[in-house]
Amino acid sequence: MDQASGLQRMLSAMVGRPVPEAAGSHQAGGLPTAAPATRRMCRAIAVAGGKGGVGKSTVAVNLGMALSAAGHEVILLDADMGLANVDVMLGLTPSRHVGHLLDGECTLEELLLPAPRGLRVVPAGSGARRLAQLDNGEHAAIIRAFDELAQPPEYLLVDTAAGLSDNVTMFAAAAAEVILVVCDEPASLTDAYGLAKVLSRDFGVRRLRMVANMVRNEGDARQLHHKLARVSDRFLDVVIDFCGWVPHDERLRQAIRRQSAVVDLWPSSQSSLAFKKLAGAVDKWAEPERTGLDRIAFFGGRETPAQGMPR
Ligand SMILES: Nc1ncnc2c1ncn2[C@@H]1O[C@H](COP(=O)(O)OP(=O)(O)OP(=O)(O)O)[C@@H](O)[C@H]1O
Repeated sequence: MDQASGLQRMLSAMVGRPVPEAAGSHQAGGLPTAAPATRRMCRAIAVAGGKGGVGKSTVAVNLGMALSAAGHEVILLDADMGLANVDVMLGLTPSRHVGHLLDGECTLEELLLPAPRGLRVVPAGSGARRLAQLDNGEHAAIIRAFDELAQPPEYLLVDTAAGLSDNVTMFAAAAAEVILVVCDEPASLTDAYGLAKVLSRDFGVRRLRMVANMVRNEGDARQLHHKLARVSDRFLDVVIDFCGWVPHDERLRQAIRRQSAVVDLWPSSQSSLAFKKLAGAVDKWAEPERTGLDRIAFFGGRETPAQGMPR
C-alpha cells in the first residue's frame, strides 16, 4: 500500500465515509522535546480549526477571558480580518480597527479595546474586503506591531478565520502555539487535518494542540482526538496533543445572544468550568522550541513584566 492510498483509507475510517484524495502527504516524524522555561515569556496562541462554525471564536474569547480572570495579561487579536466577530460577541463598539493600523492612522496601543475581566481586544474590522486579502507585508506589519507594545501581554490569543487562506496560515504560523478546535463532524476532522498538513508542510510547525468542542464528555473528546492523531501521526510531520474539551452548553449560546462571554456571565456553568480548566492547562504548557525556523513570529522570545493578581 503506498502512502497516499494509506492516508485515503485512514481518513475514510476517521470520518466513517470515503474522503476525496488530497494532494501530497508527509512522512511521520519526531517532536523536539520542549525545554522548561520561565512563565514570563510572551506567548502567542492561535485558535484555528479550518472549518467554520466549530467554535474558534467562542474558544478564543472564553479561554482568553478565563486566562485574564486568573490574573494574566491577555490580548485577543481578532484575525478574522474583514468579518470581525469578537467585538460583536462581546458587545464592544470599536471606532477603529486593524485597517487603521495598517494605514498608519493609529498605533496598536490605541486600538486596544477593554473587555470584561481585564481582557483587551484588537478588533478586526467588518465588511472591508481589503482586510480579508492582506499581503505578506501587511501580515508582517500587524505581527511586528506587537513588538512595539510598551507592556507586552503574557498571552496573545489569535482568533483565526475559517479556511486555509494566507490570513489563517500566516497568523497561525506566527504563533508559538496553535489550538485546533474540532467538533464531532466529519468535515471538522478533515478540515483540521488539512490545516495541520499545510502548517506542518509549508511552515514547519511541529506541534499542535486540539480542543474538542461541543462534545458530551471527556471520553468522546479523547476519541475525537484519537481519530485525528491516528492519521496525522502516520502521514504528517507534526504531533497533535490533546489539550482539553468543552461540552455543548446552552448557556454558551445564551451568553453569545446577550453579547457576553459565558465565563463572565455564568462563571459556574459547565462550559465556563471547562474554559477555566483549559486556561489552567494552557498556563502549565512548557515553552515551545521554535529554534531554527526562519519565519516571522509574534514577540520572538520577548519577555513580559511580572504577572498580576487574580481579578
Ligand atoms: N460548546 C458550545 N456549546 C454550545 N454552542 C456552542 C459551543 N461552541 C460554540 N457554540 C456555538 O456555535 C456557533 C459557532 O461558534 P463560533 O462563532 O465560535 O465558531 P467559529 O468557528 O469561530 O465560526 P467562524 O469560522 O464562522 O467564525 C455559535 O453560535 C456558538 O454559540
